[in-house]
Amino acid sequence: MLEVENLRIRYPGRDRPTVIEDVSFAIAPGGALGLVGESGSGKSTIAKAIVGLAPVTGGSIAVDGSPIDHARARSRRALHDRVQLVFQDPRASLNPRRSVGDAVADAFVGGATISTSVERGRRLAELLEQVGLPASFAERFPSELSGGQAQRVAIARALGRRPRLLLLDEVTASLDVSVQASILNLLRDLRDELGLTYLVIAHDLAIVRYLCDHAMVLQAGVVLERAAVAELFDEPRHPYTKVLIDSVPEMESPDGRELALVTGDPPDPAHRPSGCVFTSRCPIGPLHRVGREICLSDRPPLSPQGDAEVACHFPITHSAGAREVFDAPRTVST
Ligand SMILES: Nc1ncnc2c1ncn2[C@@H]1O[C@H](COP(=O)(O)OP(=O)(O)OP(=O)(O)O)[C@@H](O)[C@H]1O
Repeated sequence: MLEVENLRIRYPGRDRPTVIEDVSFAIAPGGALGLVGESGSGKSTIAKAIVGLAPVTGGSIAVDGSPIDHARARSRRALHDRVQLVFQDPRASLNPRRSVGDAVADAFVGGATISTSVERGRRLAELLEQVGLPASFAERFPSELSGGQAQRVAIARALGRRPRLLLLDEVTASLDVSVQASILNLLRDLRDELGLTYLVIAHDLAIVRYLCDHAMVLQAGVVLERAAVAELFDEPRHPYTKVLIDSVPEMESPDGRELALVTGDPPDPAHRPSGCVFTSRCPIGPLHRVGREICLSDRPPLSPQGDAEVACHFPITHSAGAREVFDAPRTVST
């Protein structure tokens, strides 16, 4: 459904760094890929580039087998019929003066199958029902909606043109925890019912674990690991993935050990090191082990490791011996 190859992104402006460096991934139809990584790692930039809101300076994006060229109107139209982006703040995407009904209908009128007001009303009711809202909500205005209801309306809008791929950027981050669960359930049901494909951006790894079948770990615009979700969470191979997972308080560490936090800042994309981007904070790299200077000098390529792919010169192999390696002094942990 989505194929991204060797994507490179640099925002316009003098001396701006390359924020996404050679990122490739694909999502099969009906699949769900989670993008994880700290703030600034480039997750939102990738989603924005897919819909033409961030400049693609290298590489290619194809949706449903068709290469996307944002400069061509026909390509843009085809893209908007197939791909929709849902943001964190649903109210920001709703005009306070437009009713819910008008806001949702705006998203689909003009589409090929809607020509009469009866069809408009029918489709509107169908969309509201799909997101779990009564038809009477069409009369409401954004100020009369709770955060969760507003996000349901934003999702209904996104579904208006029957897209096949949704880009979900922190869609529950602004909601109360109890409401988050209901939105996640809704998204999972919609994926099953409508056969949707998801690209999910979430700080909260539990969300990725719940919604996605695969996950990709980014740091400073570089992919460090990519694997099936169960594999990534149970047997992280990149030390950064391992530290990220251990730093989630509500998520049990795979081996039940004490939780660690990743401290210090990721590298600024303007000063990305020539070696591994995680070296300065790595608990198993050259700061702790002699003979690992290659981490400083050579960027490890993303390479197959079992069923996963990992960009690390010394990946965790999940044999007993390798676990001991990771248990080396952990000065980056608190
Ligand atoms: N419009 C922009 N113009 C210039 N630089 C930008 C712009 N948007 C993002 N950046 C830069 O691109 C890099 C990646 O940012 P991005 O927002 O994609 O990261 P992220 O992983 O989604 O972070 P967060 O989780 O905080 O949203 C950062 O260095 C950021 O400063």
